[in-house]
Amino acid sequence: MGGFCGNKNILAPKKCSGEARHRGLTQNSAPGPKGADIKEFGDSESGPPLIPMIHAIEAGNKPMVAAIEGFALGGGLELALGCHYRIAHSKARLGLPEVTLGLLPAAGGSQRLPRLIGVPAALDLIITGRHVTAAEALQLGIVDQVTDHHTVDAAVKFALSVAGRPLDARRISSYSCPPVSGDLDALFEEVMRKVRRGARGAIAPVACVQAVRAAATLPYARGMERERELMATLFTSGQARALQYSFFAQRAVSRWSTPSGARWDASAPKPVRKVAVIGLGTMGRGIAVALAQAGFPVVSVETQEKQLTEAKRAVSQMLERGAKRRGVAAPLDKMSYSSNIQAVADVDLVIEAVFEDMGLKKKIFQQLSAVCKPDALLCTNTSSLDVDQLASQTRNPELVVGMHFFAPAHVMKLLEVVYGPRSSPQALATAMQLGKKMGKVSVAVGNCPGFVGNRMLKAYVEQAFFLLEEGATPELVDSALEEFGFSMGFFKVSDLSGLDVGWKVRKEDGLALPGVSTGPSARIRQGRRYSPLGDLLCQRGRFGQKTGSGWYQYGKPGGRVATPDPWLHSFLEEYRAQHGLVPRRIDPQEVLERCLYALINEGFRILEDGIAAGPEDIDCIYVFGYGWPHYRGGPMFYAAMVGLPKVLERLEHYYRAHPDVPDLQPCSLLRRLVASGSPPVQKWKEAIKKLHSQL
Ligand SMILES: CCC/C=C/C(=O)SCCNC(=O)CCNC(=O)[C@H](O)C(C)(C)COP(=O)([O-])OP(=O)([O-])OC[C@H]1O[C@@H](n2cnc3c(N)ncnc32)[C@H](O)[C@@H]1OP(=O)([O-])[O-]
Repeated sequence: MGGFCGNKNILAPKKCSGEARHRGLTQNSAPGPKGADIKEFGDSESGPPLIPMIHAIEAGNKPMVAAIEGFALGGGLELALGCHYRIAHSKARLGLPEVTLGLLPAAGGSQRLPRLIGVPAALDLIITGRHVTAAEALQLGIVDQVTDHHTVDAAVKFALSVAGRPLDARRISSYSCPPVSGDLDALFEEVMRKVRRGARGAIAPVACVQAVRAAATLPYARGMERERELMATLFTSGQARALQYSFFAQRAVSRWSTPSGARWDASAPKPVRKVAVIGLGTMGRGIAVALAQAGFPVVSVETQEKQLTEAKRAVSQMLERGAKRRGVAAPLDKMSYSSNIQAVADVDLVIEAVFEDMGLKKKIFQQLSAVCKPDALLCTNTSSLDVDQLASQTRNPELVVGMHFFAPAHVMKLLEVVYGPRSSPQALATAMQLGKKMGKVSVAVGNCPGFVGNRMLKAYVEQAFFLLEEGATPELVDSALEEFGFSMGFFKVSDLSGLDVGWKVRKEDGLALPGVSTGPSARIRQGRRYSPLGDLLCQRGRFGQKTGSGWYQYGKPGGRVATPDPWLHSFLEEYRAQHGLVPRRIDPQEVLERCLYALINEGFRILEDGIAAGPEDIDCIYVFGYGWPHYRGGPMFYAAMVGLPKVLERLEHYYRAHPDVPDLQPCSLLRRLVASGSPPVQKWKEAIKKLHSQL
């Protein structure tokens, strides 16, 4: 973005002393077009103090025209709002994304934007942080003109054309907010209610509403004071640090590397022009939709005719709904269907998404290997099965990788790309790039049972069951997790996805055994503590929402509203009595420590094993695939915020109390990091490398 005044003087930011600045609160440094340098938020900043500069621009007697090309985000847009006119190139993007970094637009953005475009439109932009196109900015009244030509030339021409006109009516800080239809207080109360509900503990969206309310109800100078006070609280909050960490973590995971030395910058992806999806159950349908929406021609294969007919209808509906939401044409022409696997003969990449059964998947990989082009990439959407075993069914095992999507696959942002010991760097690079084109946060992970996400989840789920045995209720566990920031606690999620899913896996793993409901062996499997509670509910046909009851009751099969179930409470009492378990009072803190620290401990094991390249990979997986509250950064960042010595001490404490639960035994990487002074999370990768080289 460039700024121009009537006599063509270009704004040249000057350096100012560090003391003159106030850590980005009253006098922020000069922003670039993408806004402030996010890296500088934690360090010393450079550049001139922003707020006085914007005030000086606005108060100036020469018309100042902002020429906006590329991005005008955050401080960049705030600077433009201080100008008297704004001209944008048609390809420009504008926005106040501070909320996504745990902040608010504190260089006057929260005060000027509502004065310029009205309270409802400003609330929408500031609370969501979304970027708008130049066309939308023009429609909203943020810019005065959009050009397809040279923006700077257009701005200079414009500045000359308005030179000499009075500027009083162009100084946004002197405006009052345009009146809203209806009662202003009622509007803010309604917005605040919605924002608090959606924010689930995030403080920045709430502060954004408060700042806009100040713009609507206070004179500009007092509004600016309020903006500064609110920003001061946000700026030093752990939430802002977590969200800023997450911004860089998302970008770091695209620079993948593997323990064998393969790297993102040394592995060129293969071109992918046409893709196939095998199996049109829930996952296959979502994957096909996501591919078509990303512009890929998709051949979908489903051998069961009835399922194929249903899937065709469902996929078309999903594509049409998505297109309506985005205001584009539904890409129905990208889809073709077949009940014959021969239809995939000419595709460049296949994603197998059939039922989670190793025998069936092996058969399909044998068929694919025979039918597909020899250089086609064969991918599996398995959530935990051994990718290498599937690779061994094919002619070219180096072309096999996992692409583990999360349900619903066209909505969820996460993709785990699983490389086996034989996957080639090119295969990995191709799957990572495809994920990116599909708008996913793709994370490369090694091959082990459950990969990263589900492997860690196992430790968390186990603790939730044990807590019930020891005296907790599903309501107590869920409310502690929801208070932490998850949208749903474990037991509600389990009811939603179906208890039978985990039951099937436990049966396959030899854990859920029929007829072992009493006696000492009932709660020990494979030499460690085991809770059969989930199996017992499944044996009674309580699969969750779909059967009308699970850990909660739902009134009828398919019901959605969870209510506590007295039957379940008596069942738990009987179960404890039967097994000689004396219930005790469990507080929410113990729920969090047991569930989250067990999960984090497994995260450290995963880092130790080299299954994830760094803490950023694990954190992105949890934030984008498992509902970990974004403003808490992810489990590994959270562990660093809590303090590694504290996490270690609590795990030691719980392991002493439960020596039959190996997940609670602190892993050696955690001990070593604590022993080496608990380096910040950004330094763990180096520390891990050093530890590995010492072993
Ligand atoms: C001053 C007063 C207070 C003001 C506050 C604000 O302005 S708050 C508002 C603050 N501003 C924002 O919130 C905007 C944040 N930025 C974005 O949303 C996107 O970058 C984009 C939409 C501008 C471009 O998307 P794209 O897909 O084309 O590109 P990409 O995303 O891959 O980025 C390319 C490289 O640039 C890096 N980098 C980018 N921005 C920043 C930054 N601000 N800082 C530092 N670095 C930044 C990024 O890490 C990456 O580096 P890598 O990994 O290659 O080493």
